[in-house]
Amino acid sequence: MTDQHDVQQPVIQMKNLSVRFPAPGGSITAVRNLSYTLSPGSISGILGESGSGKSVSSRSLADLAAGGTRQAESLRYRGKDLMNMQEDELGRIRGNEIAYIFQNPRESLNPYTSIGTQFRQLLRTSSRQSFSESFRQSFRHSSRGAGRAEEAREEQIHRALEEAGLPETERILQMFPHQLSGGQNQRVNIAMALLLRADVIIADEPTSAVDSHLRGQILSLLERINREHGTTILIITHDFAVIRRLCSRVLVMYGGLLVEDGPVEEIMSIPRHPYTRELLQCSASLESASESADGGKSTRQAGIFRRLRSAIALSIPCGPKGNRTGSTGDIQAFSHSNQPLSSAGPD
Ligand SMILES: Nc1ncnc2c1ncn2[C@@H]1O[C@H](COP(=O)(O)OP(=O)(O)OP(=O)(O)O)[C@@H](O)[C@H]1O
Repeated sequence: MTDQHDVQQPVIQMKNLSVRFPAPGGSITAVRNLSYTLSPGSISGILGESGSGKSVSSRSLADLAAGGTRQAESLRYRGKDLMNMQEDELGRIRGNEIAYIFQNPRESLNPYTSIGTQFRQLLRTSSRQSFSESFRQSFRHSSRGAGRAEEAREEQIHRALEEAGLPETERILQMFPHQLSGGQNQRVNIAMALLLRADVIIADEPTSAVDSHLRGQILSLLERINREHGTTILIITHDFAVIRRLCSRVLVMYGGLLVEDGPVEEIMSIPRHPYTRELLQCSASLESASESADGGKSTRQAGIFRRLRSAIALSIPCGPKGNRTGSTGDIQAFSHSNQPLSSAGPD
């Protein structure tokens, strides 16, 4: 957690990350020259349409983009080089210090094991000096130490579930992932991040599998975790409303490129990239449109993104590279922090 770390040092530093996947006749570049930093205790968002590279770029932090090859000038977690790290050390960081909450929450849970067993395994395999370890140490020298440490671990699990909004802890622990709703599974994932006291939570579309009521609750929960534990949070979404509700900073991606980066308020009031402008206008019209309970919103959103693509194809300024804040291929990129978004052109 942040109290054990250098509070001045960025939590994540990414410089010119590119990710490629093999494709017939060569490869495709899913993420190109992406650069950003996350400061401790911040909530940032990556916004962009489906396929823009949001998930691949954030999974690549812990080398989780299966089948992809990552390249970066620099990729660091609290100063540690994530590009050249041994797999066992990366494995310790992944899921412990950097916790992922996936779009499909069942993706990260074992379908064949009860939730309780998964929590207990998580605590056993966690090598962090987390509060579970502190409990273990406090009971180490007592004759009834082992039993009491066990009790303490169980108590932590129950507390994490309660904190994540699942008060029926006994029942939840006996169930299997398929017996829980999407929202409950999402909360189980959040409880796991809480249990390990993750330093960074990367929440990939954390609300896409839940209804609008639960959506608000999950966003509030993430907000509370950030406030109470100082956890750095990166939210990945295609929904500007989520960004506006939670984040202080937003990175806008389009076609694997970062096109705009800055404080949410500033980007909302002075969007500089045509894609961001269109995105904001569409988001406003989406919100004003009535929403049917069955997810008509996503159909409208898909239509909006189609219109966006046509609008962008017509309106993207393609000036000489020297005039750009950061070169992102033929797309001009804008940083609201006067820092270059990326330093290299297309490959
Ligand atoms: N394993 C893979 N093999 C080949 N291409 C992949 C693979 N995983 C992702 N991609 C490609 O990388 C690109 C970026 O995908 P990514 O999942 O990051 O998009 P996204 O912005 O997160 O979209 P969504 O909101 O739909 O999750 C897409 O074109 C996708 O097809």
